[in-house]
Amino acid sequence: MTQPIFMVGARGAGKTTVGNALARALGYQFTDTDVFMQQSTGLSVADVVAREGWAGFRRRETEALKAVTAPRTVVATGGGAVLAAENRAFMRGAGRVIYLRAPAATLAHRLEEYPLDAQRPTLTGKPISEEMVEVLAAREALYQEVAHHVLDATTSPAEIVAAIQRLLQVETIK
Ligand SMILES: Nc1ncnc2c1ncn2[C@@H]1O[C@H](COP(=O)(O)OP(=O)(O)OP(=O)(O)O)[C@@H](O)[C@H]1O
Ligand SMILES: O=C(O)C1=C[C@@H](O)[C@@H](O)[C@H](O)C1
Ligand SMILES: [Mg+2]
Repeated sequence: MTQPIFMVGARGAGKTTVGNALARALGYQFTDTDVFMQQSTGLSVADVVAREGWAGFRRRETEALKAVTAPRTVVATGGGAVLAAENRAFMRGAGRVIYLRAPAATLAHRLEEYPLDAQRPTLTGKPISEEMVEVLAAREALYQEVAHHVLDATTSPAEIVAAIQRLLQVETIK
């Protein structure tokens, strides 16, 4: 298999952490749309949102997603990349899509431990635990719709990587 692998899920699900480890395990390149955008604009997510609003950020995210997509590459997407139908169709058409799924309380706990404010400006203005409940309610169906595989993201990164490798291996045997 040489198709790109897209990691989707909410903030704190581990798209960057697990995506990176998966790329190493597969001998693939690793890329992250948030990091790509930051490097190509010289601006943090918070800066882009302050200047251009979330609509401007989402337009740039779609461009970043297309720019980084290549064979033998694991792409960590931003948590909201699934909001655009264009992005969902693109990911499903271009490769395999993995949804890292975790309850709102787990996500909130991780984000409180490791806030990374410049990358994660508030989405709702609400406290983080409420925000994650709201975000998952709005997006769960979209994550499920775009995913080829849904993984429990509450186990260790190494266990998640092994589970993804098993699923991808089964696909190639089929
Ligand atoms: N499976 C896991 N078990 C425990 N902690 C984890 C796991 N996956 C990620 N983390 C931790 O949660 C935090 C967020 O992880 P990460 O940055 O990979 O999430 P993300 O999905 O890329 O978020 P974002 O959408 O904001 O980019 C980090 O501190 C990371 O170490
Ligand atoms: O869940 C979201 O909407 C976001 C998640 C992050 O990865 C960044 O892409 C940005 O902070 C938006
Ligand atoms: Mg990330």
